[in-house]
Amino acid sequence: MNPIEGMLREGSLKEKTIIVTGGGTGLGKSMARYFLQLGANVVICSRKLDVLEATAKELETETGGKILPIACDVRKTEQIEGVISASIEAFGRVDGLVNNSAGNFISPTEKLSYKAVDVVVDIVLRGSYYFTLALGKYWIDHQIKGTILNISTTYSWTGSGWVVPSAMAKAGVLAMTKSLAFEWAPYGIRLNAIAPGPFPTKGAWDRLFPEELAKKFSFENRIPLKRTGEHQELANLAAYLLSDFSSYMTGEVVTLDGGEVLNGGQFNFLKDVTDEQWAAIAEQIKNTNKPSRNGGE
Ligand SMILES: CCCCCCCCC/C=C/C(=O)SCCNC(=O)CCNC(=O)[C@H](O)C(C)(C)COP(=O)(O)OP(=O)(O)OC[C@H]1O[C@@H](n2cnc3c(N)ncnc32)[C@H](O)[C@@H]1OP(=O)(O)O
Ligand SMILES: NC(=O)C1=CN([C@@H]2O[C@H](COP(=O)(O)OP(=O)(O)OC[C@H]3O[C@@H](n4cnc5c(N)ncnc54)[C@H](OP(=O)(O)O)[C@@H]3O)[C@@H](O)[C@H]2O)C=CC1
Repeated sequence: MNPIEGMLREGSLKEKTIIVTGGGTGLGKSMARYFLQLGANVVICSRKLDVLEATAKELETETGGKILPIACDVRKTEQIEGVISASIEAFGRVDGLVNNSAGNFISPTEKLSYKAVDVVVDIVLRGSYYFTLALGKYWIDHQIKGTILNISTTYSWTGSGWVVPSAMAKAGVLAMTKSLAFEWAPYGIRLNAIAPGPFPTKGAWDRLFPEELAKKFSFENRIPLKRTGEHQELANLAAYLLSDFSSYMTGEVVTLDGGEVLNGGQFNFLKDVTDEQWAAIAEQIKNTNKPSRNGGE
């Protein structure tokens, strides 16, 4: 396959300021890079300021664009409001938001503590509706026709075992996307979503496809197009949905998954994992969480 190139013409996001939550790593970073290449000012925010600052420096050098890294836990409304005011102070206004931050890991649901469910639902659902509400109020007050892109998943509508907190939360985000697309359309505010299939990132692979599992399942076999996604493919779609080229589209969720959803609930293939394998998998994932809490990528 030829390398995937940027799809939109130069300057397609010029004069727009876009906030990308979780923009320091993975798909958020790839989207931020492309928005900068298209002329947008970009604000990236998440919990780890050191990771954000390193990404900002790298992308600024690479693209010559303007990028602002800000620490923010999306579960904290005062921190979200802080990101919005700092963005306005730096760039004059905010035009777009990508709700991309997430927490997730595979586990039998009956093994989860209440806190383990809360932590995922709070980052994904609470984080997305807090940011959306804060920015929506600002846009309505200032008569700005803002655009929101929510990063969802295909199991938002198929459901999936073994990632139940994530499925519940992402389904809520999808319901918000469609509901507010209708309610806020009179203000010119648009909301759309992307449901990505597997796109290799360290964050997802460590927690959803740890080595213990990779030994047992070849999951490329589940994907009709027999490959994982390229980050530029997702960045192209995201840039289109935030740009004025998509100005007649709202309330839509676009699947980008090589046909994987046609196989049904994304993690239902885990029904064959044994109790012993689950114990080893949990150990591996928890070891991932420790360094990431202390500032690793
Ligand atoms: C490949 C195919 C892809 C194919 C792709 C398929 C599509 C997938 C769609 C979605 C993909 C994604 O979202 S990928 C995004 C992945 N990225 C991330 O998750 C990044 C951020 N994640 C994190 O920081 C951590 O993973 C997370 C646990 C969510 C939050 O970390 P915290 O430090 O805040 O929390 P912790 O204190 O570590 O843990 C909170 C509680 O959760 C419990 N907990 C943590 N890990 C656990 C585990 N494995 N099994 C049971 N319980 C666990 C702990 O014991 C705690 O409960 P107590 O013991 O009661 O205290
Ligand atoms: N990769 C894939 O195959 C798929 C990914 N997705 C979705 O794509 C998006 C990006 O995932 P991906 O790039 O793979 O994984 P990453 O782990 O790289 O991205 C998740 C981001 O969320 C941030 N985050 C976590 N908790 C919080 C919090 N409390 N407040 C603010 N930010 C937080 C993390 O930064 P920090 O730790 O600094 O807070 C991190 O940058 C997610 O919404 C995910 O659900 C959907 C389907 C498939």
